[in-house]
Amino acid sequence: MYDIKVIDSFTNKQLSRLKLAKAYVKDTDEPYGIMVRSSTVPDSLITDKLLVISRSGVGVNTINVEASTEQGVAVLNTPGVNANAVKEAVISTLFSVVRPLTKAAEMVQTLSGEDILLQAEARREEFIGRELQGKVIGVVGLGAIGVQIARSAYDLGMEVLGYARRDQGLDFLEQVDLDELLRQSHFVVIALPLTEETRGLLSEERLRQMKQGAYLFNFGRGPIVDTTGMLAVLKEDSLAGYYTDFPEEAYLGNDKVIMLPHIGGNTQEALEGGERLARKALSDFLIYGTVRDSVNFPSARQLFHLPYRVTLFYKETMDILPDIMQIFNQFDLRIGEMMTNRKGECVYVLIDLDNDQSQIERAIEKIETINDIKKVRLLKRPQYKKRRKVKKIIK
Ligand SMILES: NC(=O)c1ccc[n+]([C@@H]2O[C@H](COP(=O)([O-])OP(=O)(O)OC[C@H]3O[C@@H](n4cnc5c(N)ncnc54)[C@H](O)[C@@H]3O)[C@@H](O)[C@H]2O)c1
Ligand SMILES: O=C(O)[C@H](O)COP(=O)(O)O
Repeated sequence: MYDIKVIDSFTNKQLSRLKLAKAYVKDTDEPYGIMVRSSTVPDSLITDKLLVISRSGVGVNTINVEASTEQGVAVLNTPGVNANAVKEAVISTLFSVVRPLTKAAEMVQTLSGEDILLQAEARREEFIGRELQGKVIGVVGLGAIGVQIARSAYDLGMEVLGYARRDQGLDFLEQVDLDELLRQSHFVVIALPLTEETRGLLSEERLRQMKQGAYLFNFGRGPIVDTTGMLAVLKEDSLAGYYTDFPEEAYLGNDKVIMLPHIGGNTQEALEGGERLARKALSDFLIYGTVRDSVNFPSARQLFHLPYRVTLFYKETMDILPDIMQIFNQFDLRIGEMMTNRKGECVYVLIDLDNDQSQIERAIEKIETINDIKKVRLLKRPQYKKRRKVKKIIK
């Protein structure tokens, strides 16, 4: 049985399905698993006992991934699940800055009389907008969200520039370096994760390179844009506005800054999808040891035919697989199926066996003494009840 700590709210529908993995919600300081959205996971929960943290959503800047890796804890997320929601939010904010439709509608409500159409038309020049078609948009970060924004912008007739660390081979945009993107774009959209590399990436110096009258949209994370630098640049009237999904006190009252309450991915569809995928990812990891999307574990999948599965996670400072194999031989364990995958210096191995359980457990005790080994688990193939055949009664 696995105790699961649930941070943030998840629907009962998903939480009740955890029981398929023999996992149950419990308010404990030493859980085996954690389900979370974007709240911070306290470091104190990342203990030797913890096996997995499953994040419904993408950004993992609120989880200590380094400490998790050191403890052999898999940090899973659900990339792509809210990409469409963020794309739609970005496209609607783009329209909102070029077309004053809401303000125009509010003006109409102030009118009265039979000739309301004439009165309204007489004020049309107050609400002349601009078109997105033909303008240059620069998308910073070409992951699930960035690519969707870029494609939609292209379909709207915009000229699309993109910035990524590697060539993405996308035919609907031109990949350029960040400085060129900032110099050429009328609209810049940030779709990056917050990492040590991206923190403050949009520094004052970079913001000063942006086109006169351009807009910046930040749907990645607040600290990617340097706040002091942004305030200085806005004061000088070079930027037309800053649209951010991450409110900061320093921007309150600044009429060039529009702040949303972190709702880029806040649609019913994205939230339901994220919860379902996060619950499923956690269950699959507990039952089968399999991994689909993780920021520290490599992906791993293997059909579970044999009675037992040993999962091994280690940070490879030297090749320890021969030592592991030697221990398997020493205990006369016959490997039926095996897969190894790596992410950076982290290696994850699934080994399926048909041996005596106590023999496998003794081998595991020995494997655990190897220096680089972070986590070893022994899983039993789940036994599913056979469905009873329903006899058709033919009258
Ligand atoms: N506002 C919201 O509600 C909302 C919703 C979803 C995601 N987000 C944020 O957007 C981020 C991206 O989401 P996604 O679904 O596109 O994730 P993703 O993992 O699919 O894409 C992230 C992309 O950023 C790139 N990247 C990382 N560091 C980079 C760097 N230094 N320079 C250039 N590129 C870099 C990666 O290579 C990847 O292509 C999330 O991490 C999260 O912070 C915000
Ligand atoms: O990183 C993400 O997926 C988004 O920022 C959404 O975060 P949320 O789970 O708090 O909505």
